[in-house]
Amino acid sequence: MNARSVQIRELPESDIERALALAYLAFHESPPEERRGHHRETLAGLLRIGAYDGEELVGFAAAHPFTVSVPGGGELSCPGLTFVSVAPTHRRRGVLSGMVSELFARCARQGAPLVALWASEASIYGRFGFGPGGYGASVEIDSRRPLALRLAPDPRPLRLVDPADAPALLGPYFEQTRAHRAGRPARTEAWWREEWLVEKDEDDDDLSPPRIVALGDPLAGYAIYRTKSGDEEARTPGVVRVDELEADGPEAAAALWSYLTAIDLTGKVTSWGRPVDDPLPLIAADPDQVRVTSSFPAQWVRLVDVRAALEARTWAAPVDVVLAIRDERVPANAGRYRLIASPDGFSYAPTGDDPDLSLEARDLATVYMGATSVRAMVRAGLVAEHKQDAASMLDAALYTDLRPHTVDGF
Ligand SMILES: CC(=O)SCCNC(=O)CCNC(=O)[C@H](O)C(C)(C)COP(=O)(O)OP(=O)(O)OC[C@H]1O[C@@H](n2cnc3c(N)ncnc32)[C@H](O)[C@@H]1OP(=O)(O)O
Repeated sequence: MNARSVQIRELPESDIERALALAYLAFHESPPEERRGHHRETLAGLLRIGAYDGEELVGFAAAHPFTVSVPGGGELSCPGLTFVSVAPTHRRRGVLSGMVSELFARCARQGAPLVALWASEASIYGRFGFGPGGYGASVEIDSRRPLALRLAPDPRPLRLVDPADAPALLGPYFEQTRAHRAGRPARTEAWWREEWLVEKDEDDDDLSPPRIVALGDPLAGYAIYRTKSGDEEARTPGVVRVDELEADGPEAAAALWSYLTAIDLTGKVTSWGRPVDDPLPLIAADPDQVRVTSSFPAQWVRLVDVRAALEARTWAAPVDVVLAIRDERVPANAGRYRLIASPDGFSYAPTGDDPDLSLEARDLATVYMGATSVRAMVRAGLVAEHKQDAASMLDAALYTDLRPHTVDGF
């Protein structure tokens, strides 16, 4: 086989079963029938790309029809790439590259300026122009003793919410958070029910069904969590795994964390994808009790249409810079462009002027939502600054109050 003998085309619904078999092969998985049924149903509603060597399906990729928040509260069409799988017999021969090119061409036709994904390996997607659009932090709290905080928790009452009622109650609240945190996909009712509120956890059979605790009425915050009992003989404590916690402010967050750390018969609270600017580590009176155990690139983002992506976000300060952009995968983005933007206006047009900053598409993706500063990229030697203070000026314009963040893995 060579890359030319492989045809990339839309994968018909009749091939979903084959696509799943390929995906389970590539990901070394053998999910139970219930989960397979869920995958089948999900894939029926997604954009699907297949790579065929003759009649054999050797590559598969799918994309959710997401829209994602961008800085300033705007919303962009942003297919969510998932299920990317290549047969082990056909790896490293350009099958993934062919499928990604097909996806980008479809995005251009359908007017989707962004693509997002969660990478199985962080080394794969930079070459395709993706950059980490946001980071997540894993947190572990020693809850064998009361959580010591430097501020008083919000005293409003907490209540448990039936998961069946959660989309109606939490949905509008979550929607508001998307205006402040870029990178969050909109959640449909089906997404709430199938990704957030399923009875059985996909990764850990020992976890309880999802529990939801809400603060205040009107809602001032909520947490979605699962618990696991401890093992007395092995002397391991019961665990509370927090999947999402959103709150109006630090006092509301303090009330929810205090509740989660005080659940009887548990001694550890974990949370894997907190925002990197989460106030919890700052408000902990004993920083040894609340440990950030890792931080990692979470959702990766690709600017397929740089102009449309830049136009959709807001600008915190005036900027006038010439960007020289390298983009081998989407040549329409490449070249020199003068970006003039401010809180009141935006223009982005080709220019023959000397560049102030030179950068690759992947690095523009990294700074686009505010995950990383342009100055940090200059210091890292990845963005070239040809005019003094150009990076600072662009950073001031790109500034967002809160860092981009999502825990909607897909
Ligand atoms: C969004 C998601 O779904 S993430 C899930 C990704 N899928 C998986 O991890 C499942 C198991 N792995 C696979 O199915 C495949 O190995 C894939 C999809 C990762 C790669 O598919 P391939 O068809 O082998 O990739 P392709 O041949 O197009 O490689 C393109 C380039 O990426 C590089 N590359 C591919 N996979 C990797 C990797 N895992 N790590 C580092 N580089 C990689 C190749 O070396 C090649 O580099 P080059 O352009 O410098 O020659």
